[in-house]
Amino acid sequence: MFAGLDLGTSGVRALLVGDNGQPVGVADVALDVQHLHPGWSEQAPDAWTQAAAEALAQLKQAHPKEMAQLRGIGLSGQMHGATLLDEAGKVLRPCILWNDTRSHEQAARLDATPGLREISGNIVFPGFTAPKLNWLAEHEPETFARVATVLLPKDYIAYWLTGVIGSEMSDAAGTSWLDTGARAWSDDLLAKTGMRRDQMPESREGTGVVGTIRGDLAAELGLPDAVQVVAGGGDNAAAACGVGALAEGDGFVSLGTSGVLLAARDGFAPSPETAVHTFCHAIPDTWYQMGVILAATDCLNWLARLTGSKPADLTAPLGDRITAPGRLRFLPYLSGERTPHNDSAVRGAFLGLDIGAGRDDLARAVLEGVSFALRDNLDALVRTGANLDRVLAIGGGARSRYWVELLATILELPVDLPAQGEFGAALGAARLAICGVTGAAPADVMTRPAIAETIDPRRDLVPSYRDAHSAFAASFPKLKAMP
Ligand SMILES: Nc1ncnc2c1ncn2[C@@H]1O[C@H](COP(=O)(O)OP(=O)(O)O)[C@@H](O)[C@H]1O
Ligand SMILES: O=C(CO)[C@@H](O)[C@H](O)COP(=O)(O)O
Repeated sequence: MFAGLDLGTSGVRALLVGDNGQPVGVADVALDVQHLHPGWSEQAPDAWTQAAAEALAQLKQAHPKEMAQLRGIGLSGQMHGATLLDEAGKVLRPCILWNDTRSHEQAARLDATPGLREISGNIVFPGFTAPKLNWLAEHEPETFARVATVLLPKDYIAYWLTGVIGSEMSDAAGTSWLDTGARAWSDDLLAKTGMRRDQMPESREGTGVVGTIRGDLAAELGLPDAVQVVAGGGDNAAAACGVGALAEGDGFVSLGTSGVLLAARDGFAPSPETAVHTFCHAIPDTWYQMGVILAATDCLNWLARLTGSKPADLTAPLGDRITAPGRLRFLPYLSGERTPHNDSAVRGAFLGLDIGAGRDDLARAVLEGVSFALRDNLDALVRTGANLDRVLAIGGGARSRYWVELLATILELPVDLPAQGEFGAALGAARLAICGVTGAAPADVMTRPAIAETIDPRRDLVPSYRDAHSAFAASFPKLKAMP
């Protein structure tokens, strides 16, 4: 038995699988995000470990016999968050998350530093880890002076589980401190960003074993004391392992808090000018590229909060089949944007509101706006040379068939709904644990999932959605011009 623990932004998921990788049980525990100021986004690492403990406890309660045979836990998590430890291994402050844009000035400065993009293969986006440390040095110098180790969110879970400080390549690639092609911390990048090598955890491949579970924690959680913890991957790399996206031409679209369009690549071929991310995959000698939008289901959650409803209450009334685009336009830049705009200052908007606009019209415009932004990501990915002729849909938003048909029509690609798509990153983490503990080859374990349904673009509606996308794209410069 193996488990995958995925530390998402909206919650922790624990997935139990058999030695054959087949899901046995799942537990979800929700997490909150604190937004103390506009553009800020934080979570307390203690909330993560409490949620992880609760998720494992739920699995144990539902599957006691299977959990008694647990051999390994693999990890997956939201990327880029700066989780800061002092000399004694204590957390110094709440984690500054991936969608926090407070360090936009520091990011712009670093991004303009000669050589930085070339070594890391990426733009230094404000959500990445390095500029956050520069912000800390300027705004919280006493805390900065005490930073002994910088961990990524899921690496903090590994530290909690094992007491061992470590990271792995797929997450490390999102820090701006990694030589992404060489898969090693870069002394040059660390020097350029004012950090030291000793502040970086040892970084292994995603199938590497971090350590064995702490005896006291195993006793507290009622788990076998031989459970090994495997490094795992950043959530998108882990999700790629979960859906078998390992080779050129394989890709997925993820509708989570963020929206992601990912393509596995055979080699390291960065293209930072497109604002596409190029990161190490969670398996050795492999890379991937992705476009990232900062708010996908986050936009839906925002509307749900405003209207006193739940995301599913907003998507259900739209039904399963799309019609021609609505007249309302939504620009989904609630947290600024990464791909393709690299603009942390831009903000979202509804355009075309009239007195008759109701909740369903707003919800529909939100789904359309997020999908148009993902179309912009597809166009950027294609400019890097990635070639996708179909994609899998994963993440919580893919529960809405309407949204997936909308995406298929706007991306003009068939979209496959995997039978167990909602397990994406957690399944990938469990698969990385299987490889790490048993030595099995990733390609044998990380197979493509069974497809529950393929949703084709609605050819009859493609022209009208192309027009609506043009109107959406034409609105961006107007938004930028707003004070
Ligand atoms: N029926 C639904 N229709 C659309 N979105 C949904 C539905 N059910 C859940 N969601 C969205 O899925 C999100 C969770 O997706 P997930 O991929 O787990 O995100 P993350 O990894 O960022 O935590 C929820 O925040 C919610 O907005
Ligand atoms: O910043 C990125 C990737 O670069 C995000 O994809 C985060 O990794 C958070 O993911 P979700 O919580 O939306 O899964």
